[in-house]
Amino acid sequence: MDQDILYHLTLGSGSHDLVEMFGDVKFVCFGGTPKRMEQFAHTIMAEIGHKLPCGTTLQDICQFSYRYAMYKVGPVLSISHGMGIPSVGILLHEVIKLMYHAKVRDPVFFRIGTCGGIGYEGGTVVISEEAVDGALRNVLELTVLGKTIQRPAKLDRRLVRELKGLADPEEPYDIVTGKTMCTYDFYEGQGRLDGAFCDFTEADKMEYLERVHKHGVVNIEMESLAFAALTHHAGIKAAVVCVTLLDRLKGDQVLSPKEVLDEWQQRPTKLICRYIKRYLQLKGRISLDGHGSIAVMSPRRFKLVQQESETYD
Ligand SMILES: O=P(O)(O)O[C@H]1O[C@H](CO)[C@@H](O)[C@H]1O
Ligand SMILES: O=c1cc[nH]c(=O)[nH]1
Repeated sequence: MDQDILYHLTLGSGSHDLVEMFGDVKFVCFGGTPKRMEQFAHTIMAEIGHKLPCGTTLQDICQFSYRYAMYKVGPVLSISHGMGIPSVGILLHEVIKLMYHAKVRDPVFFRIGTCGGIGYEGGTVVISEEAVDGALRNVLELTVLGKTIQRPAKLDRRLVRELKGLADPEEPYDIVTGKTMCTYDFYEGQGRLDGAFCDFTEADKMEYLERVHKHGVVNIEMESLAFAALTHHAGIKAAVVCVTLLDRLKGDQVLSPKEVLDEWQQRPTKLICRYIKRYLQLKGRISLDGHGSIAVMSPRRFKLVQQESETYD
């Protein structure tokens, strides 16, 4: 193509200098809502001590798409993906192409989300080991040219361990790992009895949830299958970190007050911020207090972090 229009992002390889705009990106963070991803952009900006040019504020780069919101904070992109596999799938196609056009090498993708826990109280942070569909298959099924194809929904095992290793034992909540079930619907698809329709019983629901739990499923959400499958297909390192809003073995409705839900949603954000900050410190891109640049580090300290960073790649 002489130019590639990234239609849902309102960006294009002919209309924008994508290397100049995005060539320094290392981390791409995704989450359902524009507000969460705007807040994440502000949080990571403070955490890594990133300064915007004098007199400017954070702008939604995709403002006029009216589909997705995108913020850039130095090496971090923060993008909202909407709800469900089709929405995140379209976005991933365009962001993967964006990385290609911008000549970004080895980016790391994170999904920062919410979910229903299975056997875990609200407020628990879950790092997904792999994604499975509602029938426990570890593949994303797509119909392409009228044929059904399957793509493995694999996530990076090492990234899971590194994230788990960053859990702060002082925090008053658990950070667990396990399989994530990804469904095409919030209600019937997740075995809820409280949708507009429900053709099964409480006993059927409990039998299903307990069966998937025995199979290693610890949470349920709606994007991880596409997220894992498309990043794996592209050879991009990726992780999914979600906070549970309720324990599905105890109910269907999200009953916690808004302020509590808002605080819970900060929890995956904190872990991802810690990972990004640590990476940038180890690469000498920010000092150990999270501010300034490598210039403020002693040459000896710089050498040590360089050595450590090689094992962190
Ligand atoms: O909180 P986010 O990241 O939007 O994700 C979860 O919330 C939505 C359902 O309420 C689904 O998209 C599900 O995956
Ligand atoms: O139960 C839940 C909660 C959040 N998101 C989901 O997809 N399911």
